[in-house]
Amino acid sequence: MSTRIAFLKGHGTENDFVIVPDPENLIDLTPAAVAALCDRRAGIGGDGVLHVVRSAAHPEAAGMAAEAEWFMDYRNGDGSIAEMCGNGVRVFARYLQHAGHVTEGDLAVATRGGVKRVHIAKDGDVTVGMGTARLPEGDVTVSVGDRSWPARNVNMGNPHAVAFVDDLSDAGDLYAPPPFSPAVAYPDGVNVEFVVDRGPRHVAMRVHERGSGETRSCGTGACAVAVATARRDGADPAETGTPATYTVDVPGGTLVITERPDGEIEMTGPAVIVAEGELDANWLENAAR
Ligand SMILES: N[C@@H](CCC[C@H](N)C(=O)O)C(=O)O
Repeated sequence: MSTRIAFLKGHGTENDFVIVPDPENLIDLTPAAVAALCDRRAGIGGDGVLHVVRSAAHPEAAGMAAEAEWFMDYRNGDGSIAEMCGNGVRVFARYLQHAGHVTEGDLAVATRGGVKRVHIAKDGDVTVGMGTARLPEGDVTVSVGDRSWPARNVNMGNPHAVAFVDDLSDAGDLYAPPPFSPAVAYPDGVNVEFVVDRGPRHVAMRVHERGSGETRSCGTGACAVAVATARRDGADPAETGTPATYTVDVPGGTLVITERPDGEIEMTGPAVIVAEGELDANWLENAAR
């Protein structure tokens, strides 16, 4: 009889993940295995995988083990590795609570983007300290079909191009990554957000994620959008000394983003575990090749 491997399924504003608990880092999650898990027809289905490993057991996280017991080894749906996943951290924290590793309140999670501080609130929402945004200078353009828009280059640990459009349908079907220029702006590819205004400090977005396609939410993307919108509105908390809070609607729900005068960005939203089960280890092993 084949061995079984535990998995869970969770989402944050419908950015959905296959969660693979593997405290001692024993599972060889090749890019092919990740892509098979995320396949919505032949696998479990998800925008990405949250591989849950003790920091001390992972070579990329051992240096953070004193600060954060658990490492979020995040992978995009195509098997590629990304520096950071904002919704992923919130769902990761919800999993740790669900599994009894932590209780509500404050915790630290190790990620490739450094240690992130998370707060699991009594009301169920999860807040993550996302660090600061970098806004590299230089013009960027993104295109869909024969239309192009200027975009703001925002780095949240991972790269984003934020384009303000008249209507979210301008982004079309987003089956393919929107082309961008200049090529040097994003040597490793980019996540592209299309944004419209909804009201004062309230916007809505769609996103095409590098390595996952169009998703129903992107946490780092929502933070990039909040910062790009604040700068467009002339709001820079570092200059005004006042925090700027933006509500960002995504197709899968709503995220609330606050940028503080010290540049730190906090994101709050729901994080849900929806199922748990077992995988056939032989299936995963075959998929991994
Ligand atoms: N959905 C994530 C972002 C995941 C990584 C991204 N696709 C990339 O390659 O940078 C989020 O919630 O931030």
